[in-house]
Amino acid sequence: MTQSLTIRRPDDWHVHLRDGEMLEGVAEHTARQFARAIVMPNLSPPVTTADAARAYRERILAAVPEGMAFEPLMTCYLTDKTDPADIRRGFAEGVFTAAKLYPAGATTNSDSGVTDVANIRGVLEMMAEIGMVLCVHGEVTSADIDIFDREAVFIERVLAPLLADLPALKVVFEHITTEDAVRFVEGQGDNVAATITPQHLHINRNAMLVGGIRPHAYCLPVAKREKHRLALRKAATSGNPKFFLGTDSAPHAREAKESACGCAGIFNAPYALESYLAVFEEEDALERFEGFASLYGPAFYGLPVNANTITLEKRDCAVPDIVDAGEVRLVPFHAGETLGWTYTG
Ligand SMILES: NC(=O)N[C@@H](CC(=O)O)C(=O)O
Ligand SMILES: [Zn+2]
Ligand SMILES: [Zn+2]
Repeated sequence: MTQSLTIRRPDDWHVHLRDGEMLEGVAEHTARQFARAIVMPNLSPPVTTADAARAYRERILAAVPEGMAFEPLMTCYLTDKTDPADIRRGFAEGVFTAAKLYPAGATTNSDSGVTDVANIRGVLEMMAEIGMVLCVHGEVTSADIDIFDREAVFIERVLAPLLADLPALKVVFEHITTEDAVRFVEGQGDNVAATITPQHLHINRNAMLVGGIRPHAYCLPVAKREKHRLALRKAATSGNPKFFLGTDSAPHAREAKESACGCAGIFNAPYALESYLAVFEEEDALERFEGFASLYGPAFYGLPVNANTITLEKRDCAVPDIVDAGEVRLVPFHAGETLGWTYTG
């Protein structure tokens, strides 16, 4: 029986680090487990320019505890008015690693997002030309589309036509939640990949709704039926390099989640690797964990893999009920549970 697992240091290809006091509190959790992370730009106001991204990167680095090596990879929040020249320059200068498409109104702080991809056609064309990755929150927002169908309809109405129009565009279909998304990504060329969160590998929609309404299991895209969870587990553990790690750790204060209109987002950063590894063990795929966590993401982004390694040991890891981020109290994913592996650094 395997007692420990040593792999190249992983990266997180989708995380929310927030700003201010929350940033001060959560940065260490991501920096402890990951060498690099694609940092989401959905602050309020959003990070829409290279100058704003540079300043945000400095605030992140200042929030990482002394002695922890961590490289934030910045993203540009696309709006209907994004200036292609600013992104091109930001990418050339190494400020932006990727740009992020939030359909307006789809999720937390997406009000300034894109109302129609036709409005950013010029930006996307330029990105295809320079090989810059587009990260996509893939849900339509029309009121007539059921929330459980919003990802599948996005593929049909937005993503498939977009890739037919710009076949060279590099796209990460983020935090996928459906079998439809798995099939779609499998059927595309090497320029299309997907990230998968720990929560969508662990829970289906029952976790949110059975035996009481559970706001800490609520994130967007919302967890779907069991058959979708099973398709995601298969994809993540398959060894297909199109699927890689992106936690979508999205902290919201406990009161903001436990509310009549609770925020979407699951804070999974403190035990992200333990959470993913539980799935790989259950799927009898421990030997494929390194590819998913540490190799396929860098390969897709055209970045080197990390030189050093980390180790997880097979021993109990008790997840606390609460994680404090300064004055802000956060309920972590798996709160109160015991996971079977422990990250030892
Ligand atoms: N995933 C979430 O439920 N929430 C994210 C936004 C996002 O990634 O869609 C957040 O910023 O809170
Ligand atoms: Zn999202
Ligand atoms: Zn996210």
